[in-house]
Amino acid sequence: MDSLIQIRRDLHQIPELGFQEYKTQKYLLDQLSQLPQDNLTITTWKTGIIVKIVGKDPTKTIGWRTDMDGLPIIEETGLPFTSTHEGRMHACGHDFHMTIALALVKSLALNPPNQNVIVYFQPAEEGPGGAEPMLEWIKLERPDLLPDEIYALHIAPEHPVGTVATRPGLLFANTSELFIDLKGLGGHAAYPHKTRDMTIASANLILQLQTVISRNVDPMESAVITIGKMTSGTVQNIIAENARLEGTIRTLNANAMNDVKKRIEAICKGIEASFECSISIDYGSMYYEVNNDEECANKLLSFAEQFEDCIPVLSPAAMTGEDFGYFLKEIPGALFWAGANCEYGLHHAKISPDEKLLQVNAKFVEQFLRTL
Ligand SMILES: CC(=O)N[C@@H](CCC[C@H](N)C(=O)O)C(=O)O
Repeated sequence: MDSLIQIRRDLHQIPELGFQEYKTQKYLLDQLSQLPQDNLTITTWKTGIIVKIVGKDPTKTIGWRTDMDGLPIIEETGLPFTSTHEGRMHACGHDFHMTIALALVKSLALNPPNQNVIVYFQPAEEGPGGAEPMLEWIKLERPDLLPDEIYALHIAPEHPVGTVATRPGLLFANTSELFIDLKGLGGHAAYPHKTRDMTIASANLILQLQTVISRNVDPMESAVITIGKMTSGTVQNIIAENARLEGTIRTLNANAMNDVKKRIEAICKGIEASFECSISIDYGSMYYEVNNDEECANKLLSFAEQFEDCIPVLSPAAMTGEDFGYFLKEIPGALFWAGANCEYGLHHAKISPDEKLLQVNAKFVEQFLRTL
C-alpha cells in the first residue's frame, strides 16, 4: 500500500499535457524495469507504453487501459506533494489510473495470469486524443498487441471508495472540441462607432450558443455546449479586434452532434452579419462515445457484488468524454467509475481523491482480470 501511495504521489508531482508525457513515460519505464521480465514485453508508442504479460495457458488476450496526461490547471490543493510543473495538474485522476495499472503489471509479472494480458498506458486522453492513433498504429504495425476484450476505470469523486459504477450500453458522451475565432476591427476605446468590437460580439455569441441547448435540442434528449475559455482584446482602452472562444460539445450520439454543429454554424453566420465581423470555427478533436459491451459491463458488476470491499452501482450515463470509446468501438469491453470520495469534482484545482482507492481498485482489477 505504501508503495502505491508513493508512486501516485511521484506521478502527481510531474503532470504533463497530452503527447508531452516524457517524464511520466520515463518514470513508468523505470518502475517496469524493476519487475521480473520473464513474461513481459514492453513496447513504447510516442509517449505511451504497451506492456504484454504472457499468460500460463492463454485462450485469449485481455486488455487494461490507463490514460497518462494532466491538465493545464494551477493546483490549489496545498498538498505536500503538489505538482512541481507550474500550471499543470493531475486533476482528472490519471495519476491514480496509472498507479493502478502499474500495480496490475507488477502482480501479473510476479504471479502470471492464465490469459495473456496487455496493459496500455495511453497518452493524451484530455486532448488531442491518444486512443484513436494508438489503436490505428497497433492495427497497422502490431496486431499482436490487440486484445480480445478490454477494460478501464475512471475515478469518481462523488462516490465512496470501493464503488464500481457502470452500465451496459452508453456510459459517456460523444464529444467535440470547439474553437471559434472572431475578427472585427480594433480601435480607440473612445470611438466605438469606428470599430467592430469582438468582445461584444463574442459575449453575444456565447449567450446565443446556449439557445442551441435550450431551444434546438429535443428536451427528451441531452446535449452540452460549454465555453471554458474566452479571450479578447489586448488592453483596457483598446477595442478588441480579435476574440477566441474555446469549448466543448457533448451529445449522446453522432447525429445529435451534427445537428448541434449545424446550429452553431448558423448562429455564427448571424453574428457575422449583425456585428460585421468574420468568424472561423475549428472542431479540434472528437471522441467517440463510451459504449460498454453488455456482457462485459455485467461481468464487472457481478464481480463487484462478490468482492468484499466493493459496492456495485448501476450508473446513469454521463456527459463526460473519454477516448477509451475508440477502443470500445472495435473491441468488446467496459469502463467503470471507481469511487474516490472527495469534495471537489474532476478538473477542479482542489481535487484530492482518497488514496484508499488505490489498494481497493488495484486488488479489484487484478482479481477481476484473473477471472476472465
Ligand atoms: C473524463 C474526462 O474528464 N474527459 C475529458 C475528455 C475531454 C475531451 C476533449 N478535450 C473535449 O473537451 O471535448 C472531458 O472533458 O470529459
